[in-house]
Amino acid sequence: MASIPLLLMGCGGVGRQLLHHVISCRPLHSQQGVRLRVVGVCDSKSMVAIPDVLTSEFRDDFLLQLCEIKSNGSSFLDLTKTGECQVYSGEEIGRKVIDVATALSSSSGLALIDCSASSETIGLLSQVINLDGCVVLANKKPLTSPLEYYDKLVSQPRRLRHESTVGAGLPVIATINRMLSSGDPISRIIGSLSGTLGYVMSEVEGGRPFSEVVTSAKKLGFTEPDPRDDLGGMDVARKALILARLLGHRIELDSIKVESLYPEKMGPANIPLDEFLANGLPLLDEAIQKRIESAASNGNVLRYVCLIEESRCEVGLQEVSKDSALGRLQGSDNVVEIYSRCYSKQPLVIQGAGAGNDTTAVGVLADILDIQDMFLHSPSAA
Ligand SMILES: NC(=O)C1=CN([C@@H]2O[C@H](COP(=O)(O)OP(=O)(O)OC[C@H]3O[C@@H](n4cnc5c(N)ncnc54)[C@H](OP(=O)(O)O)[C@@H]3O)[C@@H](O)[C@H]2O)C=CC1
Ligand SMILES: N[C@@H](CC=O)C(=O)O
Repeated sequence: MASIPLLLMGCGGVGRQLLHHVISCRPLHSQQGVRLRVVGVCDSKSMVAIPDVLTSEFRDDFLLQLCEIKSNGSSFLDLTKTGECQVYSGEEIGRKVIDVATALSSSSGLALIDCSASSETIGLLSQVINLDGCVVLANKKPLTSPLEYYDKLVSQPRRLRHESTVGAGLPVIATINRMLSSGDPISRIIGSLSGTLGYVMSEVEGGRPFSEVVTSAKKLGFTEPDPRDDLGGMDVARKALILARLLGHRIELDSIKVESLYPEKMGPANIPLDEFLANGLPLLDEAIQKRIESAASNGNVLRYVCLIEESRCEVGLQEVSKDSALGRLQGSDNVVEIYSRCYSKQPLVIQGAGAGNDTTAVGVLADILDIQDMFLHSPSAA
């Protein structure tokens, strides 16, 4: 029996869906000889942890209560200190995560699950790996930090999984790792890697205004917490960087050519998110509509394309034929075409839903199960 102590960072759309999956898969996991023990959950301001991380875990009804608190827009700080949990805030959070990882390092080790969208978690993630723990990421930012930090994070590959950082639940990272480790060098990756932008392009083609579609994409859980990350191309650029680095390209985020769908004056440094959504987005409707109509007049469609090839790594809008793999995409689907020695004329193609809380959380859960061998010798697993 493998018993995996989980500490979840980020209890938003993906994090909550993950907790629901962990609970609903209990019978299945028990048949598979795995027990997922949630010992802590944190959001941006607070953390709840079980008093004795070595032997106990949160009850499922308490986990559901945590999900409800976050769905209602409240904070864990509102929880009174009960015997069930300890509540931490501010700088105490980082210290507590390390305390938990240290306490578990002499037994099973901790699995730290990053479902935040923060660039500030990288230090904790690396420390947990150094304490013989494992890390599972939906968050792309740690892997797109400067190479100096990235190298530390990926230094023990068996302790790191991040399938959901590219293509949500699609097996993109696993496929690339299998190809590379079996000596099939990859020469080119081209694809549509944004569920949000795929959905936006196909819905605007169908006649809906851009601003309305972006608002729907946010409600459907496709966008980043700030949809400007998607519309500005940075979310796709992060995915491109994660893939390029897997291929061995020693590049930084700012070396990727990125096309933004909104002007700098509407950026996070200049206007708050609420104002962008209410007043900025509608100002973009006409320009996007015109570009889509212009592509249609050539018999084409617009897709936000990611290309990685030799020293090239770029992301931006392209007119593509309606009949191509990219042009046929609908809704939030992603498609990734991988060219290698074995797939030189016809690429290996991976396609399917590329965004959404459910598919992303399933990808994270699959990663957690994939590291179960690291937890087999847990004394508490007897
Ligand atoms: N949605 C999707 O389709 C996909 C998402 N992802 C990635 O999954 C991650 C989560 O996305 P999503 O759930 O939609 O985002 P949400 O905005 O819904 O949730 C983010 C959560 O992270 C918390 N958080 C923020 N900063 C920190 C921090 N420093 N430490 C701990 N928690 C923190 C937030 O806290 P608070 O509640 O206090 O704000 C919130 O609970 C993102 O990185 C995203 O890129 C990856 C693939 C697909
Ligand atoms: N915001 C992202 C979510 C997955 O990474 C997207 O739209 O693809």
